[in-house]
Amino acid sequence: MNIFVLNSGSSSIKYQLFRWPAERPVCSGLVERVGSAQATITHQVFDLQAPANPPAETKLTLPLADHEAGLHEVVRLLTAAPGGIIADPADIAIVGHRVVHGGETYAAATRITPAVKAEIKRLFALAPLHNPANYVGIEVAERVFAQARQVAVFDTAFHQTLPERAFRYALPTALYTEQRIRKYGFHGTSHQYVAAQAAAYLQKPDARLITIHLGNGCSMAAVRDGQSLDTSMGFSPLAGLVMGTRSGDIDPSVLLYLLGPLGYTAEQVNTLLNKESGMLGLTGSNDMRDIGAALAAGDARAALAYDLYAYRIRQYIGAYTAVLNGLDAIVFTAGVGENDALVRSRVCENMEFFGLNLDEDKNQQRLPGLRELNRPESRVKILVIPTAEELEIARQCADLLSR
Ligand SMILES: Nc1ncnc2c1ncn2[C@@H]1O[C@H](COP(=O)(O)OP(=O)(O)O)[C@@H](O)[C@H]1O
Ligand SMILES: CC(=O)OP(=O)(O)O
Ligand SMILES: [Mg+2]
Repeated sequence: MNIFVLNSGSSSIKYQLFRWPAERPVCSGLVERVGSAQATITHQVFDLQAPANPPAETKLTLPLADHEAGLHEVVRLLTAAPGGIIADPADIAIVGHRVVHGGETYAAATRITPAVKAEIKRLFALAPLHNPANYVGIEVAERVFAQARQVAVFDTAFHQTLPERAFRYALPTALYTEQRIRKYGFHGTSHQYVAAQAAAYLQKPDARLITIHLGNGCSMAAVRDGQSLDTSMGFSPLAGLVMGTRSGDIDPSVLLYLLGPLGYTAEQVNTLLNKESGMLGLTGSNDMRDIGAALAAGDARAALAYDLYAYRIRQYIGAYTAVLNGLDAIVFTAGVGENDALVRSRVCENMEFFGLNLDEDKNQQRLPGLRELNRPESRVKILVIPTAEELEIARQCADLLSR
């Protein structure tokens, strides 16, 4: 059986095709700059006979008007000979969709029905960068893979175990009971996956873990017994850490000041906080590779941005060690967490009190897979675990449909 996993972002589409039940990734790809005349598709096909071989890569630059055009191009790549890996779109049995916001309705993977789609749509305002793109991905996949079963796996689902003291805001009760204003938390599929990997590695199912997902969006979770107890994103994916283009935590009075005396519209504030802030606002770039290069060249804005980015993470490590009443390991994951040694180094600096003792030589090594970066005497393990959101989504889809 083939499971196709789709992660549609605002301007990108990530996808992966798995042979099941072998859990074999057959191909994966990334469509970038959807909506432009210079969109790119990077399509990789893995060598199933010799998985250690590098994948065969196809790179295309082409105009792609929208997500539908992008997906049609992906299907063409999947079916094109030679190297075509399915004969027909009907060879896909399940399409698993990453959906960022599932509100309080979904605590697990869910078969997509018209009612589920309506709920995803209702939540557009709460995840404006993500849910609209996820929705388009579903609509297109329903047309392109008409025979497949469509399943949604929500970023919010894993955090539905948060206790009420962690998910409620100190606002009048009716705003929760009637408007469902609360902390939801995101990146759940990633936190769940790396936490399970870490617990298995430590051989400690009840491990107390802080998982640190640093991609474009960034979030942390306090996990014990495989359950999320708290997380840094909130009502929307805007809260918590400093991110690529999002501010993270901010005093809400700043918004009032922008809206009042400074004359911003609500839409302008939304754009400012979601798309123009974070590392982009501090440095002019949201890509850590550029910011790292600027820092190496002596750029003061880049130095401050790194400082602020790591400082916020350290604050949350302190907070979540208290939530967990102890700590077995911290786990770095996603694009920045897996690749940026300087970020990891800054995060672990001056954290002896919390039991973190980083081995800088191990930190600088670029190796694949799960890695332990602490010195032997470190009370707390420092792990890098590559996230595998697509694999986790495929597993949850297969699990749901086998029941
Ligand atoms: N080698 C690297 N060094 C530092 N940062 C990196 C490296 N590779 C990728 N990144 C960072 O990872 C980010 C993307 O992470 P990713 O987890 O793919 O994010 P998302 O899924 O949110 O798009 C990029 O913005 C880039 O800053
Ligand atoms: C929820 C979220 O922020 O996702 P991403 O990091 O993919 O933008
Ligand atoms: Mg991501």
